[in-house]
Amino acid sequence: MIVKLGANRYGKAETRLVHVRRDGPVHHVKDVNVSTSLSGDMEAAHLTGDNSAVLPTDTQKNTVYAFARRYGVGQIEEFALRLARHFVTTQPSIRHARVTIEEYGWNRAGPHSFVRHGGEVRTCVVHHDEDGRTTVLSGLRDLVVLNSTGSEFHGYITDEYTTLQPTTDRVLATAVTARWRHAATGSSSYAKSFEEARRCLIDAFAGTHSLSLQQTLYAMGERVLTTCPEICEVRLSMPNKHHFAVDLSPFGLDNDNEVFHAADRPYGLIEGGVLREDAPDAGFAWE
Ligand SMILES: O=c1[nH]c(=O)c2[nH]c(=O)[nH]c2[nH]1
Repeated sequence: MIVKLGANRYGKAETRLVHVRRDGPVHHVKDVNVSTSLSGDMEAAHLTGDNSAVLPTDTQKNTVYAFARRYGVGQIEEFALRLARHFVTTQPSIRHARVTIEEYGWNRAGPHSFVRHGGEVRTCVVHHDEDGRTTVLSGLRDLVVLNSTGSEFHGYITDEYTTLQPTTDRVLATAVTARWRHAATGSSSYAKSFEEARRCLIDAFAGTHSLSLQQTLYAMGERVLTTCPEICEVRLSMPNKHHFAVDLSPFGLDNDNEVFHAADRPYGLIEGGVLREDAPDAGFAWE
């Protein structure tokens, strides 16, 4: 039987790049998901294992990061054009390049603080029992926030398994799940209370020079409690969405916290509650 190679392509899917442009104290972020897919003279690679026409997918990923450092990201169409042209014009074996980019939008919440567009959900849980006890929990999930500086992490335990390097400047990003307990039912406006609590969470995240996500978590809960008298307890669950500065030195490029790999897993998960000393008993509220 005679068979032959059909259509084929290959590339690196979903390179998660966050680029921070620093205009002095004011930062700008571009958060993108870049997929490259190349095709060309790939018969030998498939038929005999001869890789001499193959530009590795790892190289394609590195090119994405290096180009972000060299040229910035700009409009995603321009970044995609630059990459696609590069692969086709520099490698004779590559005859077609397809570059797909998704961009995630961020709203500014401070000079180096951002809140991601969309996806946020408002929540509530009400518990009422036959003795007439009622508790109201309000909250939100998937409030995604990022500080491009103002975050440190050092002074932690080191043992024989520790490889983490201490840092005095890192990106701090998390998707906040927050729930807060109302001290009494019948808040005059749950809408107003929600907006105020949400604003406190964002302002405290943006305004806290962080030595750990744990410290930031406490500051966020504390801000809600000191600003919103109707709320007596806050519980927070915050994944540490790690952003790793990419080592661009093999390409002769520095990277002063400008180009990051946004990893999705594993992630640190920081959880905790903050409550008023005189908070009434929570009963079944959290169960
Ligand atoms: O804010 C942090 N808290 C941690 O407990 C921790 N652990 C870690 O590896 N990185 C971080 N960051």
